[in-house]
Amino acid sequence: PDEDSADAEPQLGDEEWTVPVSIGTPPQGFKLDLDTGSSDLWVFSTLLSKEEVNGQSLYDPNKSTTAAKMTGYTWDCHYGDGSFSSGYIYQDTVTIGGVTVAKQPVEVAKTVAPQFTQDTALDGLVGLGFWTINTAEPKKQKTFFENAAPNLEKGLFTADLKHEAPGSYNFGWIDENAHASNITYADVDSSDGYWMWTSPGYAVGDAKGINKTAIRGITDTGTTLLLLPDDVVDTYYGQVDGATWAEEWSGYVFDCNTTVPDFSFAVDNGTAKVTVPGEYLNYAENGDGTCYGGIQSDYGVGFSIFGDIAIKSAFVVFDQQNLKLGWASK
Ligand SMILES: N#Cc1c(N)n[nH]c1N1CCCC1
Repeated sequence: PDEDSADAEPQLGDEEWTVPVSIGTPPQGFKLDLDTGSSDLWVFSTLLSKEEVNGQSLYDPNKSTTAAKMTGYTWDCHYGDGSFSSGYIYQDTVTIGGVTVAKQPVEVAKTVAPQFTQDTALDGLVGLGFWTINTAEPKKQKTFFENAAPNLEKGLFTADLKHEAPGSYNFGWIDENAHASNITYADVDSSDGYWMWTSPGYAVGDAKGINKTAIRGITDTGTTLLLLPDDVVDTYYGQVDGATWAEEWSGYVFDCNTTVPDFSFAVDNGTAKVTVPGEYLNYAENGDGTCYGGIQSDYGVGFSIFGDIAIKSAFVVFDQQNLKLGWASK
């Protein structure tokens, strides 16, 4: 049933993907970033000062006949990159990819960080993590997916992001035409509110076996890069000619003409693996002839992050009903 499908438009050179979302009656349209690394659905609103708005679409609850203020409720998000947003909460009808949730808590922004004001590609976020890290007070609120799941065929959603091309998110079903290999599942530990799992190892380039080392991390569509443990990162860049850790870029860089090897991470007991093409791992030009790597250290985060660079290399199943994460090549 392809009506439960949302096209995801890549923004800013595969830095983030947004999908069209309708809120309210009559529907107000927004471009929101589906983010499996957080659990608040928030949107730019008419409550913001004009200095904080730079062309984004503004949700106006007063123009929606189905909006209902959640009196006394507030929300306050702080993200790992230092950005933030906060405000009040209304319940309203939300539709994404043909799936509608009535009375979805919609967090309306009264304050947003400069990073959001400057990001004209995005009108807000749809958190697709677990409700336990939702920031609503006095009571945490469920995500769009947690509210939609009981009415879906399967309690799962899938991400099929693509390199420099539109991708898609599906809710409640698996598009068997969207993946080439079988889907291999890993257990999810949701105790920290994330899609946390453990890869049993990795390989650099066309190496046949895998380096058996546990990589515990979250699968996070809201993070652009692939952030891994220092020993894995050092091993990888040890095979990239001339790669160095550059203070000025706070990360590994290499000459832009360098051939960058693939990186594979194993799923389950290593029977299956996802290969990230070297092309994706030459992430961005620094402007001085060096390029910034798509693999960087997860130092200080507390876990690794399988961000968009990994997710766009696979067909990914976020199975909330069975607490599994499925990976397939495509
Ligand atoms: N930092 C960070 C981050 C993350 N790990 N997932 N989503 C994030 N953001 C969404 C909007 C801004 C940052």
